[in-house]
Amino acid sequence: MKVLISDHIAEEGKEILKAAGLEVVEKVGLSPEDLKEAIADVDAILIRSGTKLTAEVIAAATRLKVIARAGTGLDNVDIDAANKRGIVVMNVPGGNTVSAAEHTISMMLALSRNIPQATASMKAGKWEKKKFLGREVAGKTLGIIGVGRIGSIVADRARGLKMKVLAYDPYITQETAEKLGVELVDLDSLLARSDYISVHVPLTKETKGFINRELFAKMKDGVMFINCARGGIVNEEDLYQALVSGKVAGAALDVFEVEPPPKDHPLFGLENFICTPHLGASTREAQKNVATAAASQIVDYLLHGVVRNAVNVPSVSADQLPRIQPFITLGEKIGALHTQLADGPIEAVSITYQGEMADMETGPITLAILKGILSPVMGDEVNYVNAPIIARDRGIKVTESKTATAEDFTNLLIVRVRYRGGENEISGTIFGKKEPRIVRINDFRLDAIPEGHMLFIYNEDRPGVIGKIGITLGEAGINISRMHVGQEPAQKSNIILLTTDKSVNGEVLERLKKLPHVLSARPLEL
Ligand SMILES: NC(=O)c1ccc[n+]([C@@H]2O[C@H](COP(=O)([O-])OP(=O)(O)OC[C@H]3O[C@@H](n4cnc5c(N)ncnc54)[C@H](O)[C@@H]3O)[C@@H](O)[C@H]2O)c1
Ligand SMILES: O=C(O)[C@H](O)COP(=O)(O)O
Repeated sequence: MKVLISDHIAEEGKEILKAAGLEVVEKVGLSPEDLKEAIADVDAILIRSGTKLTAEVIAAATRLKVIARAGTGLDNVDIDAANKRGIVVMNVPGGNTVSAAEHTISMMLALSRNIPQATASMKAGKWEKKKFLGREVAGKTLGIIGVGRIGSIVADRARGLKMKVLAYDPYITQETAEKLGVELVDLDSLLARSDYISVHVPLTKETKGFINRELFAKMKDGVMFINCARGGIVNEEDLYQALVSGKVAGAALDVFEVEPPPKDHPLFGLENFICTPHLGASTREAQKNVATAAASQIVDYLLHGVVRNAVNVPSVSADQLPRIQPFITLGEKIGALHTQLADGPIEAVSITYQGEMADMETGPITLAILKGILSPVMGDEVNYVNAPIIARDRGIKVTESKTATAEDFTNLLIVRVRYRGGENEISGTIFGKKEPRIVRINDFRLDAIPEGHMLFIYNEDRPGVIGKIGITLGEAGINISRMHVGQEPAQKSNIILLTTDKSVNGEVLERLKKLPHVLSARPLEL
């Protein structure tokens, strides 16, 4: 399998890919057209913020399975387009957090003490000691907008610098704020009370253009402003006006609406503006962290099907995976069984997790059931990422429930499917630690291993039927490796589930259907 690396990635990451036997193609700085060509025949792409994976680029990828971002922000990836194509999108949250937070603090101190301006002045042969009068941060108030991973570390480091820290983040609790030693306030209070304001929210539809003229007007006169999160969160034209008017005494940006920004960007003409070319994560340590993590995630997914840090499919933590993997397999088999037993298009799927399963991360199991349901019809086009989207688009209603008790089993997965014209319910369990078993199909109790070529027969409960079925298959050179018989005494009927060494169809199937007391015979592939 082939991995395209389209941004600068630390060597340690490349080594992991190569050691796993993957072919690595490195092409940095591609134009959109060249990127479309390069992505066409790769199985994975490893990127940073420099690669724009638009819907058009993603459409050009014929066998792409995973997009891995060696870093945090995914605003350069069209995740909806990836979802539709069934491509897993992963990032490495946390791998560059300390570096980004330290960069923010560096920007705040550099702004306060005019370090970039003083450096430029000295290099120009001047000694302007009087001009570069700075200010202390100790005792000042820092307002942090967005107190997630990076915002929290910025808060911690700022407190170490003896600053008072205010925080605005509608998604964190008072308890979290107290643990961080910050005062949780509303946005207007933060704007009015802060001497420094630093933004640490992601770029989303909601935060695009968030910091604008209206918000600058509410800030304290002479505030200093820092953005090491994402360009586009701040309206650069409004920032320019606020710097020119003196409302904002100084601003530091690590990120820009367009990267790289135009050489004649108006902000570059201002003395009280400092900047870096998106360097927040550019440290030796952070790059090693994100490159090795992203590369390992690619290897785990491509070679072992393990999904970690995906934003568009439920991930399974490494410690949970061995426990839930057998249920993922069971769920997919039950799903596939349902589609092959249904006599019309599937309209609704109701999943019940009983017993020990109720405590598990069941998200991936639900995906596996949907994938199993859709695969017999759609083949390889469906995977864990696009299965829920395809199900929704086909109008399949999915409901889930959990109960702690599980009838006669320690765990039981019950999947009820309504199709146009009827309903089926199939239950399965895991025996021992990893043996999937189908234990009920509608009212029939059985104990069947769901794998390989199978044959599902309804017959009247009369002597000799099983023998005739065996003879018919034997005459056709088909070997039966397993047989499970379930009974419904009230209706005097049986179901027989056979595992055979070859698939049963054509003439042999027709002969089976015509045997006395056989009501129906249907081949299944699991
Ligand atoms: N400059 C760099 O090189 C660099 C490096 C790493 C990350 N980043 C950027 O920093 C961003 C934050 O990273 P993180 O790891 O801290 O993310 P995170 O998800 O841990 O934290 C983001 C926080 O923002 C909050 N938030 C979201 N919308 C908000 C809103 N409208 N108002 C207030 N708060 C809001 C969330 O509740 C969350 O607590 C990333 O999305 C990325 O774009 C930049
Ligand atoms: O979101 C991130 O992780 C940072 O912005 C880092 O981006 P980079 O990997 O392009 O430096």
